[in-house]
Amino acid sequence: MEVPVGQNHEQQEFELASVSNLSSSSSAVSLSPAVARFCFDSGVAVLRFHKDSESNEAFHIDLRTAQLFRLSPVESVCICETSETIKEKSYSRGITLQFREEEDSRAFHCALDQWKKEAVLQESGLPNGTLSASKSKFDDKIEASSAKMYFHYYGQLLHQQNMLQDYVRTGTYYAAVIENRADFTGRVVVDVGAGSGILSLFAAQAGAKHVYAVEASEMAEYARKLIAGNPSLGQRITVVKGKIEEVELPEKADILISEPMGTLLVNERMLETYVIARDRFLVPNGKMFPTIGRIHMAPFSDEYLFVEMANKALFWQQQNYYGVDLTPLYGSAFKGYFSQPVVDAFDPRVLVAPAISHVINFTSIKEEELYEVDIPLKFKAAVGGRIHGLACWFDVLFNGSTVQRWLTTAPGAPTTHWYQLRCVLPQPLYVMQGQEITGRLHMIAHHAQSYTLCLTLSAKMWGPGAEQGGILQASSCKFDLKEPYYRMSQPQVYPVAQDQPTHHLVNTQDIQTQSLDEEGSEFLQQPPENLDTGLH
Ligand SMILES: C[S@@+](CC[C@H](N)C(=O)[O-])C[C@H]1O[C@@H](n2cnc3c(N)ncnc32)[C@H](O)[C@@H]1O
Repeated sequence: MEVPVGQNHEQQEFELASVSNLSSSSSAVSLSPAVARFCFDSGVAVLRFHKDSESNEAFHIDLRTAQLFRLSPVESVCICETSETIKEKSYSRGITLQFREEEDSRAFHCALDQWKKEAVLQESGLPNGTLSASKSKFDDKIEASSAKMYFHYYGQLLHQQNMLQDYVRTGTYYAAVIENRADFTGRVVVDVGAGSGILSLFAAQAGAKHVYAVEASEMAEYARKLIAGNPSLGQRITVVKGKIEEVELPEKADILISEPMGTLLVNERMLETYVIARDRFLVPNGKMFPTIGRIHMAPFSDEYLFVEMANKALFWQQQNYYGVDLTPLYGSAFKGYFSQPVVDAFDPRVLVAPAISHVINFTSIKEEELYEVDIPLKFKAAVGGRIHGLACWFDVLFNGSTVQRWLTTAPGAPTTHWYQLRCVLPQPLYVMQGQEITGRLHMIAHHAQSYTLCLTLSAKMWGPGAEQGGILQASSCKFDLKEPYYRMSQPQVYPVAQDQPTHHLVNTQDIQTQSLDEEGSEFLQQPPENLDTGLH
């Protein structure tokens, strides 16, 4: 019965069988049918009644004073203060609401509770999204144009759907929450960047006392709608529209839940928001879901990928393109292609050394420590050959009191919408089996909600001079994590020679701990087939 809200996202409409305003004065009105519209009027939450969607308001009530009582499955009465005052006294008035079906009544009650909470938040001087300082930490760090595009993206249902359809992701969150009920039951939860509100609904399913679903984009309105449509859970969820860095909440949280991970874990710089939420809203020693994240890295060899990248720039080697010599731009084009990290799902057999990992503990890391992440690299080649760069992926741990659950994006594990990431070096390195590969991955955050990656890999050169200590061959490149090359092919079939050993260079324990056990596997269905590229 809820009808589309039209252009204005700050309102919500319901169709009713009838409404009667039982005012004692001459202003008594009866509408049959009627449209009830929740909205803000000069910052005050009100409920307006209309004959139909198009007609002018017949009367309205102030939600700050409204109370709704159920008289029967389809009949309710709303008591509120009248604006009429007689000799300084204000009087109550009653409005009878007749619904078409019980379901309609339930959704309306849920929406009224939701809007009343908003009204109270505004009254208590804790309004949604109002700046606590003139400029927020978010605005200080992030370019306005980047933030605008970012929240526009997440404001669209299609992009939320893309994440919801990643069943490995969403199923693991569901399992982590439901299996750790004990961490949610009777607790106050803050959902950091709630999107569609899905994690808030999971938390409510796990028995949360109350969930504050904080979302900065227009998606907050859809979240409200989804939550209102699930009234048994929605009664315990308040959607707060605004940035984590700016909103105020009426109470502290016992547990935070969030999905702040981007490509390579850190893209989008939402981990910083998660940490800010911890510092602003979490009680001391409160829980965080997820609790830690790990970036895994290993050198890889992939001749196909290297040739594909190098060939892209060949276009600029034409000397007679409609009579024009393009070669002056060849070098720049080559550099441009190699500055794009590659996002795709690769076969773990391309890895040439066991992976190392860098741990980020969300419960203790300082926000500033995420501005620059410097990772020393040291590997031992398991096979000889040409190294084309560094392969990276991440996982996160939900350190529940009952079950510890990992969400992994490792190659060889069920594919997620994050896929994996590879930084391809323009100059490959040659290594022998057992040889040491050293280097550094330096990640520097930038104002467009992403990172510049500076990668260096080095290895001693073999051949002439090796006996004298060896000459160091080094290859370096800079990548912009914001501009990846989405190479959305299926995992390639890499021909493996019969005599070539199969390497187990990915920590398979992580994949197992992602728990495809009997209990959890039902949540982790098919990976999505048609993922769009998105921000992650
Ligand atoms: C990766 S999505 C996850 C959405 C949802 N929690 C889920 O799991 O499906 C991240 C969401 O956080 C929101 N977000 C990002 N930064 C935020 C901030 N600083 N304050 C509030 N919301 C933010 C985005 O608009 C987006 O909807």
